[in-house]
Amino acid sequence: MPLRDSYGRSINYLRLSITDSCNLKCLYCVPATGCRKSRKDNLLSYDELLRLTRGAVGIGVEKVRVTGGEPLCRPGITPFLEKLGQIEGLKKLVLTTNGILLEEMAEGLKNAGVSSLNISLDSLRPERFFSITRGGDLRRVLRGIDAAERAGIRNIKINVVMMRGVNDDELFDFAALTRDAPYKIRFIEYMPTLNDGREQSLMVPGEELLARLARAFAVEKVEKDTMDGPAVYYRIAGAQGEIGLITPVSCHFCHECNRIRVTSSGMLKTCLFDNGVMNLKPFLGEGGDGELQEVLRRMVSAKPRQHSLHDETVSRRPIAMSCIGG
Ligand SMILES: Nc1nc2c(ncn2[C@@H]2O[C@H](COP(=O)(O)OP(=O)(O)OP(=O)(O)O)[C@@H](O)[C@H]2O)c(=O)[nH]1
Ligand SMILES: C[S@@+](CC[C@H](N)C(=O)[O-])C[C@H]1O[C@@H](n2cnc3c(N)ncnc32)[C@H](O)[C@@H]1O
Ligand code: SF4
Ligand code: SF4
Repeated sequence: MPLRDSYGRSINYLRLSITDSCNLKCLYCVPATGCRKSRKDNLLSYDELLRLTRGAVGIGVEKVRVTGGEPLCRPGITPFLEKLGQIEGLKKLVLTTNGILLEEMAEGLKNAGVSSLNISLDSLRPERFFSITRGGDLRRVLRGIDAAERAGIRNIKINVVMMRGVNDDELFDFAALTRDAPYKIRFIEYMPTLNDGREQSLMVPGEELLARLARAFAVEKVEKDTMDGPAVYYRIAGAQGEIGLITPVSCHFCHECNRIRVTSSGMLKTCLFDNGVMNLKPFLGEGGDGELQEVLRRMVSAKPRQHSLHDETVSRRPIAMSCIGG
């Protein structure tokens, strides 16, 4: 029986953050001062993460995205993914990464059963990449993408947070990558998660990006799968790859939301912008799945209809996406 919320949305997608640590400090994700990390003993153990996923799959989750912080930084991730991939009923196991450690880890990930990777890459220019990530080396990410392809990971999506005056002049350079390679390049609207007042100037609406692309190329819309995330896909005529637009700010995709999140310390979030609705850690002991599944069902049925980003009467605390997993 599908897991449904009170608005009739089917919840089949779990985003599992396995760490809140990261080897980069992207300027849209974490404050310049960095953020407080959970104590190691506060992280869900791999056994707890497996129990959680088994329970969720047992009541209707079909897709799990492992994220972070930077998931590849957590020691032991490859054998963990292998076990995760063997959970009966789980149809899709996918990963979001910044790609810094991919060169050395791609083959292991492929062998562990990861068939698809979402890789964050906000600039194709080394100095700019360095400054957006506060210290990252673009060459490592590019070598990581090559290694993933060589390892046989076919479905590679590149996430680009588009920021006006920062990297939006690279729109065509990114789009051009789809011509000769089967990448999906996804442009994401900058979300005001840090609450630092910069969103008005930095956010580039997806609609504007599409209009700019359509002036330069013939673009056509592409159908998507029911387990997909919120991107809407387009293809430049004759191109191998696709261009995706993820528009969390300008255009609500909440009416088709299919996901829940669990932070690395076990907090269940039924919306990216809620403060966490339940600590699941107490339900992840050795016993059966019954209690956990009951809690998940109850919390999902109370999932909010949409985020409150456009409601100025709602005050929001700044959140570092690295603590949630995006
Ligand atoms: N507001 C909002 N933004 C989301 C949500 N899911 C994903 N995003 C945005 O999309 C970005 C990319 O997400 P990914 O981790 O690549 O996952 P996805 O888009 O669900 O990926 P696919 O499964 O490949 O379709 C996130 O970092 C967010 O910026 C969501 O539920 N709400
Ligand atoms: C939090 S990261 C975690 C996984 C991994 N470290 C990475 O960067 O891919 C997941 C996604 O969140 C996105 N993200 C973080 N902060 C964001 C913001 N303020 N607005 C839009 N997307 C954001 C990143 O671009 C990335 O694609
Ligand atoms: S977006 Fe990913 S790589 Fe960048 S700081 Fe956040 S967690 Fe780290
Ligand atoms: S903002 Fe909340 S309700 Fe809307 S798509 Fe994201 S998680 Fe779902």
